[in-house]
Amino acid sequence: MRARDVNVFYGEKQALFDVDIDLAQNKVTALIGPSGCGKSTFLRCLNRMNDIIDICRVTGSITLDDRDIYSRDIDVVQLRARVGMVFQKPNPFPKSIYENVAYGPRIHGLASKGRELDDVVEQSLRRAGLFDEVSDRLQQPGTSLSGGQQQRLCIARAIAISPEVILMDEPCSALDPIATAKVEELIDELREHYTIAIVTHNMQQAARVSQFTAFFHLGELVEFEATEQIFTNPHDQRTQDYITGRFG
Ligand SMILES: Nc1ncnc2c1ncn2[C@@H]1O[C@H](COP(=O)(O)OP(=O)(O)OP(=O)(O)O)[C@@H](O)[C@H]1O
Repeated sequence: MRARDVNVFYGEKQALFDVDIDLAQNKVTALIGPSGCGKSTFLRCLNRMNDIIDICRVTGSITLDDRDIYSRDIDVVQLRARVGMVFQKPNPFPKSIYENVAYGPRIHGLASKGRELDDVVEQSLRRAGLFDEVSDRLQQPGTSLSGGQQQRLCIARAIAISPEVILMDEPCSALDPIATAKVEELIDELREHYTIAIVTHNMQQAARVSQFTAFFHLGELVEFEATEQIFTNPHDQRTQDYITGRFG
């Protein structure tokens, strides 16, 4: 995915200024920066989640496989299937574990019923590292799982509709350290199949899971580099100050 000259406004207020980022295929890109710098705003531009905020306006270009995702002929439902999202707080549907994963493939016509659907559900749960923990209780409510399991269920739900890109907005911030470690491990495995962008407040997490890091400050993309470079030898003083904990 490629973003060029992206500006975002909430009413009169500009939240992002001329952002250029390429999300490298099968890599994890971390979006970091102090609170309010525009990380989530940028993430939400990538699958047009900002469309649902009335006062929000996006300019510039964002392309997926060279097609502008803001062009008139783009079907937003299809776009969000190709660019899936996992939120900060695990948000399973109030349905069974099975149904949480089966719902997407069914409405998108990827698998309708029976064995075919069972296979998609199993494979998605396996990829999300959850199958072995839930295989004997697929008909129990998704909400009966622990927080970490619920987040992996939400990841399985995103995977089930075969996205190309997965956006994650602070996916571990509601989880304990053990559940966080599991999700981080999972993110590393998932990049074999998907391109991933993750917003995180946790710099150690960015360093652990990502190959590229974008540092935002006051709506500006200050620095976008290989993660190792950002954390060992940043070019910009603001990046240096942030990663050494001087602000943020
Ligand atoms: N729905 C909205 N309406 C108006 N302003 C908004 C809205 N969402 C975000 N903003 C503003 O846009 C700016 C960027 O916010 P955003 O949530 O993208 O930052 P962030 O870096 O993700 O912050 P945090 O780390 O605290 O989640 C902030 O000034 C915020 O107040």
